[in-house]
Amino acid sequence: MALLRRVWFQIHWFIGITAGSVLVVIGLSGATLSFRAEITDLLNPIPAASAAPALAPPALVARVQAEMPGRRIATVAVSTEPGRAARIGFAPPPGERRGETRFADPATGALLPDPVGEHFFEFVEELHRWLLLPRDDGKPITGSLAGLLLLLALSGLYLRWPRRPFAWRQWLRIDFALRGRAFLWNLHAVVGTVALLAYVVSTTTGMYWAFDGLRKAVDGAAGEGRVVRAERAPADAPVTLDLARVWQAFVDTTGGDWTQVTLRLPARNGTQVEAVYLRTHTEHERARNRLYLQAATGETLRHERYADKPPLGRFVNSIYPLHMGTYWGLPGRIVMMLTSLGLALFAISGWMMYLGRRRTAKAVRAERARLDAVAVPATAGDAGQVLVAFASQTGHAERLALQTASALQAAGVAAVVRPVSALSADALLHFRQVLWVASSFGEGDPSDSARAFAREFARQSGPGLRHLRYGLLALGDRHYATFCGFGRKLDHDLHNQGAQPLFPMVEVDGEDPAALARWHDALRETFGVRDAVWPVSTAPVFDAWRLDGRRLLNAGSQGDPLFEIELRRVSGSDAVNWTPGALVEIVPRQMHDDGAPAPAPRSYSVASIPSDGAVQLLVRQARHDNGLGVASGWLTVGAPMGAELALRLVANPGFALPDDARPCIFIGNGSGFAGLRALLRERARRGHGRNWLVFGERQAAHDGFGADEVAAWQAGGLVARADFVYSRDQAQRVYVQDRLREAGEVLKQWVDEEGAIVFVCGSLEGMAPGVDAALTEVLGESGMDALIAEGRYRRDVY
Ligand SMILES: Cc1cc2nc3c(=O)[nH]c(=O)nc-3n(C[C@H](O)[C@H](O)[C@H](O)COP(=O)(O)O)c2cc1C
Repeated sequence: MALLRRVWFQIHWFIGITAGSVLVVIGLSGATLSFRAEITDLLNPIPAASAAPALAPPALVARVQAEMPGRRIATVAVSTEPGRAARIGFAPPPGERRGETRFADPATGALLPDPVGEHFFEFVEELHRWLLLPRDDGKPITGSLAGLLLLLALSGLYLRWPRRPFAWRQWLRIDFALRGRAFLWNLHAVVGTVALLAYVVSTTTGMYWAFDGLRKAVDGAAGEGRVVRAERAPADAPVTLDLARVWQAFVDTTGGDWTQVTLRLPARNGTQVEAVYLRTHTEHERARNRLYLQAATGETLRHERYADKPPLGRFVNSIYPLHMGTYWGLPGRIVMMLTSLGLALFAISGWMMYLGRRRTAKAVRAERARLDAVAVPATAGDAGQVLVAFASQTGHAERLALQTASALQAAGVAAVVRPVSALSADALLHFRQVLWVASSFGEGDPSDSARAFAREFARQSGPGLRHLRYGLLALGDRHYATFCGFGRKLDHDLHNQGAQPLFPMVEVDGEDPAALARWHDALRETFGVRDAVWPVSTAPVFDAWRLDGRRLLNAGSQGDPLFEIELRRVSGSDAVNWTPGALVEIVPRQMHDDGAPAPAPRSYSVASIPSDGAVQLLVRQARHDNGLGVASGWLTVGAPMGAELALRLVANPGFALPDDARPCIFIGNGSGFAGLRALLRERARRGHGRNWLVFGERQAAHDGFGADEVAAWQAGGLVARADFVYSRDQAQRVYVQDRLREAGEVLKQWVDEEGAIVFVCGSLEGMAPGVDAALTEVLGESGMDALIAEGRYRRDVY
């Protein structure tokens, strides 16, 4: 599977960077031709005199012939549209294929100068159809390019096929919140999908004209393109044409039901006139009828009506309007024009992604060289060696894995770097320490090359990795619904197999320098790494905020003090906005100003919603042997009221409410009430009342800080059920996961039958895995998989 994707990917980008630019030329020229007739009309306004009644073809031909004696007129085309110029086609000079075309004033028959813009459009048409090459050389080239565009479109569809193909948002949503490569990818994929149908139509129809063999085969199958031999007079007989009788016969036969007609006049010893006409209510501009009339008498020889054609014949005649989009009227033309222009967008976004990949590949090569330079000799299979395993789609994880290994080597720790795709089933048995760098792709999935490993790894059970200690750097982007999905899954699977974390998983949003610094810190503490140089991207922008309120929520609790902290922005009158479920990152400013090293930002879930008028947090005061936690200590006791701090709001779409009133289950413990409270407040504000809260703390008497607000919601019908689970109010300890098991029936009904979304907020240790296990027990493995796959399991755990 991974191989197949690789092959298609290679095909896609190779065609993209080779044929892409020529396809852009074909696309842009095609778009230019979309409104050729309208533009030509605009450039050539009809002279007022032409508003007089149009001449019938016999008089018209006579006038033109008088003006150009000695030139044989081969075709004359007229229209019932007032003022539209008649078109006169002269027979080609001997030895040439095409004769001259001139326009004539429909009222006077006077030949008009060539319409303005005509030469330009002819040039553009030759560019579009033959790339300005000789026609017979150019045609197969543009035909092949059309084939390549079809392949690009179809391979693109294959490459972007989402895991949940029925979720329309996956297909069609352009997410303007995304940045860099992720945005380019999203744009490329969504616009490509929208344009796909148009490309299938324009390329297949284009190939029909480009390849003569194909056209003949299709025409033959449809019974089209037959040349019907007309009866001929003896070779030396002069042409006998009575155009007045022929025209009268045409008008009689059609009953005046025509809007455009082209009369093909007989040449040499020909005996018939062919009238190709469109009826008043025509399906499209190629729904042509043909009437063959005796040149001398106007007698009808044959009448081929479009309506009488078999379906395949009608289809073949629809190829041109399909190609132009006119088959679907004005909307079709507009779509075709926009999708032709869209080729430029693909080329630009495709090239940008390609160049981005090249840049990353170059950086990866440089990292490899750096790693080789600091190699520490290690005996093969040395269990002291650290394995640095990476799963990377576009190279970022690989680069960080190499940097990590270099940093280890520089600190004298032997390290070996491997892609997870190269890890055999028992490879992990040979190492005692593994550092993973894993990115997520698609919908929180592993990268293509890591899929097989991830599948296999998830299947293993039992404590087979009890000997292993690991660190995990999960790369992702918070704008995706499943932030760091693969990293979290890997963490879960490692844990299940008995491996022990060396330090908590580090999740990186984009290239967040603070998160990378945390990884570096962890390496320093665990392996003594000192001088690694980490890529520092543009630092995120923090605003100045003020500490505006502080309230102890759990006086007398057995647990550490929990405070509600209220913060307001210092300057700027514009309202601060955020989506409920968002996080903040805080740098306690004063500690930084005191000359102490700038502490890395700390993240907290926002416990309020914008209409509350302030950012509220629930902060647990962390107590260590050497004093209070840096940030929590400062926020809960150190900072005087009104103290300033640097803060930024961080979106957390993986923990966002649905737009609709779908049922939601909110599960959490301790300070995790923060995230749940924000979501519940928002649900209450919207009047969406199908909510179930399962919340755990220690004792009702001291830790019941959320109970009143929830009780008020319950009384108002805005919370359907609330379970407060106090672990220490009875002899036996009980936790939220126990309550979930007890209420299994109801839980199943909410999730399976009502499609509820499950939100979990709180501690990663104990609560989150416990809830995970209880949910899996109640819903079953497959039910749980479905919950995750459908994006209905939304967590903010720390
Ligand atoms: C098409 C695309 C899809 C992505 N999907 C996710 C996702 O579902 N969840 C997530 O957290 N990050 C997602 N990301 C972000 C990547 O995980 C992140 O950019 C990472 O740094 C890429 O590392 P890599 O270059 O090693 O693959 C996605 C990125 C792209 C380009």
